[in-house]
Amino acid sequence: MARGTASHLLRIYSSKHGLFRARVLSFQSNRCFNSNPPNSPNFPSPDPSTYQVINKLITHNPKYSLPNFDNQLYSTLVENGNNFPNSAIVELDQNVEKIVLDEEKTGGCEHIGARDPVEIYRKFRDASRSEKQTRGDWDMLTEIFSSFSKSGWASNQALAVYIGASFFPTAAHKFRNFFFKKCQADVAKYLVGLGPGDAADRFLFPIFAEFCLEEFPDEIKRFRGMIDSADLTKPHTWFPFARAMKRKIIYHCGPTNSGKTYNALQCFMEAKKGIYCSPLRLLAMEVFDKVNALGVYCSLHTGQEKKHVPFSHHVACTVEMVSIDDMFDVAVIDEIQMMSDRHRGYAWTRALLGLKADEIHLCGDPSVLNVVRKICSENGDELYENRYERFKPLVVEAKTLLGDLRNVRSGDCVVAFSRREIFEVKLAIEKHTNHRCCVIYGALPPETRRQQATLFNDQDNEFDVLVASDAVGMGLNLNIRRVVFYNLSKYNGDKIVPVPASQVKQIAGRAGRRGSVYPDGLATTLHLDDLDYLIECLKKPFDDVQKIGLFPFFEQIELFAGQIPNVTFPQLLEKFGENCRLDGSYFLCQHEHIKKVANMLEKVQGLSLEDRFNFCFAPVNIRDPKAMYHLLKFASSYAQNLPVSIAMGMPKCSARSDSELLDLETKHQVLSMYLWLSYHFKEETFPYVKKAEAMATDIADLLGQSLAKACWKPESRQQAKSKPQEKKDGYERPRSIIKLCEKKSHVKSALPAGHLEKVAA
Ligand SMILES: Nc1ncnc2c1ncn2[C@@H]1O[C@H](COP(=O)(O)OP(=O)(O)OP(=O)(O)O)[C@@H](O)[C@H]1O
Ligand SMILES: [Mg+2]
Repeated sequence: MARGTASHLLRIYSSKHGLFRARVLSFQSNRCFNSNPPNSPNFPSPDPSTYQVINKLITHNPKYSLPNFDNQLYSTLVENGNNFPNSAIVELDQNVEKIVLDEEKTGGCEHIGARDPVEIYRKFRDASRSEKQTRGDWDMLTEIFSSFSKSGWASNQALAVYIGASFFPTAAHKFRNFFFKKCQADVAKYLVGLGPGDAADRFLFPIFAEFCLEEFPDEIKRFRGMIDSADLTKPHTWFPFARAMKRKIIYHCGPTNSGKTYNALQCFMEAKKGIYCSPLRLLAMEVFDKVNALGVYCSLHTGQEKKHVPFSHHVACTVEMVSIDDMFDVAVIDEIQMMSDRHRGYAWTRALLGLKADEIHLCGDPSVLNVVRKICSENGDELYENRYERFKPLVVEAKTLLGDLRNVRSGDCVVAFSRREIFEVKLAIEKHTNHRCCVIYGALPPETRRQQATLFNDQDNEFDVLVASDAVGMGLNLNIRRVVFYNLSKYNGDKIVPVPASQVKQIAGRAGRRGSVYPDGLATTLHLDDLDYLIECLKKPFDDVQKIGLFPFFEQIELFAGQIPNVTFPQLLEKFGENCRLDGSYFLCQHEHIKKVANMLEKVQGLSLEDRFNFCFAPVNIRDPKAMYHLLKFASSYAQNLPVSIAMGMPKCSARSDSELLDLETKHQVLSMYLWLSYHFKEETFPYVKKAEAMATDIADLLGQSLAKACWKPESRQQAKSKPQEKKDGYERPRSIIKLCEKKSHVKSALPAGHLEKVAA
């Protein structure tokens, strides 16, 4: 059934005779709209129950029969009318009865309710002035219109005739003035009988709709244009070429460390022309090195670097950089479950929908399998599912570290979820044991993370413990014997929350990798308090994801901008978010960081809409004022068409304190941002690429050297953060919030103390 049926229903409502028909349709369109989330003008795709209920109604009760019913609509009713639950009929009957009771209250003017609203409207319109009313009736009418203008139901219904929520109060006010100026006595009496509330709103609405169609054609056209331009429904149709291909999709489905990526890469290397899409620069670099080492020429393409290998027909890229213009024999999309990531999910969705490859290998856990099945059937792609099991079992060590980091052993990876904690743990371990620690966390450049991973993997040195953040969850091949969770809560940008089970599984699964020297993978916690939550997470089946991420292309934003001139770019993004329409399997990716950058760049004059859009995707830590300042400077120079320079001093030696280390991290991020911009904008405006690359390499080296000797107390970028209390013997971690927010009784019985339990992660 075509879109806009709700509006179609309203038109029927307002143009045909008959109380029951009108009420039934009103009731039904109301059902449709109320099923939408609040504040969302996602117009309902036609709800088959709309038709089913009317059809049931017709067959069950001849008094509701609709003899002159629209033919096309009627045939749809008949097609869909068989499986409608009786409860809805009862509900509908009750609704109609209530209307009949309301009619009785109207004191002899019930025929007004049965009149064609179009006819009522026209009579009002053509009247020269208002007919006389009593003072009491005027007061009551004033109340009725005040209630109508505040009615959420009416405001929602108005969307169907493209009266937006922001314009509705104005339209309702003008309608009130019109009504009072031209008021007809019988209609007024009928309304006064109904009183303010639902019945009056439902009576007034079709007259209001008719009024709006005549009075506000421009507003309606504008709002309709805006809604149509923010249409993100049916994203698979955005890639007609990929859709026209008969693609073979192979889903390598299984837990961590089960050989999914390995097998997909075998097919990639055997192909004549292949692309590997990675979730991280680090992993793209690793595949690039590995594949070239095996004699398959492969280029590298990430946001920050393009390494072209002569004669190569293969490319390893980050998923955001995937080319949907080129044709490939084989494509690999790694960590496909990231489609549901609330920030970056759109990149995986785009890769899957848009890649022009005969064969696409998806590697990931089973959480998005159902969504992938749906996409394949919509697209006409052939789907094959390959199941995997872990090479080595993952075992939970129930003893834990008993709250004491002195129980750390060689081959342990202690996982903490903030930079500050990572350095606290490193400091404590190195102070109280003979172990030396490597560190890996998100703010480190990929090169440094790799250098630290190599140092840890290498058996012939003293660095035998790894302290890492969740950045360790993906991509690196590490010789980890045991993953120890320092805690199981983390800051999510807003507040401290338990680490999601899927992430706990992913991180714990790093232990006992195939090829490592350890027979099993072990996972445990520092504190006994957290053990139950760890077990619960590992036991939990994978989520069945219902929705995956989507974000508009620039062209879609541009189209939308054409509909609402004179708004700033941040306002434009805000309005797009409010007005875009999405199918049930998709969500709009969160773009708070994009809005933050957009707000900052508002002061920069002379950037085109496209420039603003692109600048907003630059990799910048929005919580780091220094990095934000540099981005602002880069954008200002770019806007003035000046060569963008890197005004930054180069440190001479490795860091001697945490603030110097933080400075190195920021400097590397700024250089990385410069390189990213140089690949996304006119190259000639960024003439210092070579210099930036050299500086970035030097800083990554300095970072590696700094980490090797780091033995200072960590500082926080935001001084406001409270620090944990020091204990006499060195450290005390913050109390586990898992313990605080979990009702644990149901998991307590899951594992007797001292028991080693095998679980799949
Ligand atoms: N058939 C194989 N022969 C030799 N090594 C293998 C084989 N399969 C996998 N490996 C090795 O086992 C390790 C884990 O494999 P892989 O990275 O493919 O797992 P995965 O399922 O993709 O894990 P994750 O979900 O953590 O990415 C890798 O070091 C990989 O090289
Ligand atoms: Mg993998």
